[in-house]
Amino acid sequence: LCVAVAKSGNVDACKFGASCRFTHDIDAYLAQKPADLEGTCPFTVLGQPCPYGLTCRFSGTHKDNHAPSESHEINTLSKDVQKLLWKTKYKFPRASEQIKHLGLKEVIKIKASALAEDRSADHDNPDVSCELNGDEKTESSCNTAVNVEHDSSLCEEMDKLGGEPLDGDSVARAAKKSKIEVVEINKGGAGTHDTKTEPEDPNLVNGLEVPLNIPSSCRVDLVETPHLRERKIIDFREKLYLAPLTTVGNLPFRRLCKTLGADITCGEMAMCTNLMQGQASEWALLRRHSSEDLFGVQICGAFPDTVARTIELVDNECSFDFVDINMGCPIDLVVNKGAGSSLLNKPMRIKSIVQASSAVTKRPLTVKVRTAFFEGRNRADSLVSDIYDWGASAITIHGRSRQQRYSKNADWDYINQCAQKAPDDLHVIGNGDIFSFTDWNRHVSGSSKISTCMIARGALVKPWIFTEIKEQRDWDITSGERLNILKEFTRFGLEHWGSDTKGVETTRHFLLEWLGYTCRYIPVGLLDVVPQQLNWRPPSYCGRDDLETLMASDSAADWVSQLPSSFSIQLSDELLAT
Ligand SMILES: Cc1cc2nc3c(=O)[nH]c(=O)nc-3n(C[C@H](O)[C@H](O)[C@H](O)COP(=O)(O)O)c2cc1C
Repeated sequence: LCVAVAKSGNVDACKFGASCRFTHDIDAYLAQKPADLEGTCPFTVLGQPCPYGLTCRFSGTHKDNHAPSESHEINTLSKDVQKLLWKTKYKFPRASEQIKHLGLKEVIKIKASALAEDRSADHDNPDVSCELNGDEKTESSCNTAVNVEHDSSLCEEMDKLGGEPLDGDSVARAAKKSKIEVVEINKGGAGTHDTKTEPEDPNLVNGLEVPLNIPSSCRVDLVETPHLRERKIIDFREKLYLAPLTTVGNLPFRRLCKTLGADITCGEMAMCTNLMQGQASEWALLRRHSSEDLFGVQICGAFPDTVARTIELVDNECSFDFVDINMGCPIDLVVNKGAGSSLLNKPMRIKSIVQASSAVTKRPLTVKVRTAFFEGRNRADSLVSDIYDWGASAITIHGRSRQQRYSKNADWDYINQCAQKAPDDLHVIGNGDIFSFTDWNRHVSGSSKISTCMIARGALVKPWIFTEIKEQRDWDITSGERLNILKEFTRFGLEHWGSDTKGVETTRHFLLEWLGYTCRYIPVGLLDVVPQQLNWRPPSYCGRDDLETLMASDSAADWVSQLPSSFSIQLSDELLAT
């Protein structure tokens, strides 16, 4: 059904009239539409008109007399900006000047899409000439930046990473699916993407008005790095930080964690090259809900200019409180292209990236690393003393190496050693295996040098960990209370992904992804030893009621069976099979 007709219920609402590609036949549409799902439309609950109108799977609960709706989500990519990016006409004056200032060379995109459906992402492209400047020449390999399409491959890799090392096959599968884009070092030195020389309106950047959040000083003094004291400061100390989590750390999940006590949230990792191409799916990762009052965006890239340009872009177009560069991502698809944790082998590249990036924004820049790339060759300690001078406000250290993935416990002794070496003004954020308020107390309250901890899988398995830390207790949560949390997620999901058939399916999909973590929770009341540890894998057990038993199952069929009568999420066999 045509969206305009669906939304208004009026067959004349579509401005394309008879040339519209979608049907305007409301009766025919309703005749084949499945019955409404049980429950109330999430927009009706909010007292708003439902944007999905007749296509909403809860349309029977719509009311006519709603106040105009107002979206609580921001950071959408405007069509104008997307067009500029598609045409590579978007300008990056601050990044370009800074790259020039640092004596680095710019990487310019060459024809992308024609390349490589059949080319494995795991091999460098021999056709690409790489000319490296002083810093980079010492590196053993010539890296090309990769355009990892966000949709499935990266998410799949990340999902599998949720505790388990990846096997070669899975990487190859994912690599095959992703498109590769190759970049070439620009031999001509610095310059902007746009080669046009026509005179420009000084009040317009990229043909658009200069956003208010860009200080006017940026227009005149492009190369001057804002002194760290001039930056907005974020006090990370003792704030509960929900880690960036690809796929599962989606906006509805982060919203849920906010209701349960999280202070800081961060978007899912977005690849620089995809953002720079204006890929809508990648930009969706930058969305922010109004409840996310201390919010960071996380990006990942291999080269100083790619990262600096991306930061200039998101700085211009998005609302966020800090930007985090992921230098700890372990997945092959990212590492093989010189980004993520492979940067840990290239300290001079880290320096260039941080220096170039921090100069293009006045918002705090943070960096997330692992202890090292290779097991036994820790590197993070050598970064902490310098990274503040290069322009970072905080460093998050995940206490494992890339090689180690999730095997063995996070090395908190080493995280503490790093924190000891950090200058006073650098916030050190520890990360790894926090699963109870006692873990938190031991690592945060027990150290004057660690500002806070980031919580990842702990929040996925029991998002009420934030409440536990704030209230300093082990919460023996009932199955009914847990079900209410799932219901809340579902409501947020339908609001975010939509209450029409597609939105319901997407909500179901992400709910199932998440239930793959929640089933690992062992109720406090059943434990002989409290608290539970993240790496415990208990044998099958019976809960204190049927719902608790179903929630503990590792079978998706059991997760589903707990749901239909309670809140109408009936999963199709097809989805279950996936
Ligand atoms: C499913 C999943 C997705 C992740 N996605 C990201 C990501 O997008 N960016 C990032 O920096 N780290 C990501 N991580 C790593 C976590 O942020 C965190 O560093 C790691 O899980 C260790 O913390 P934990 O022991 O509390 O889980 C991800 C981890 C998992 C399990």
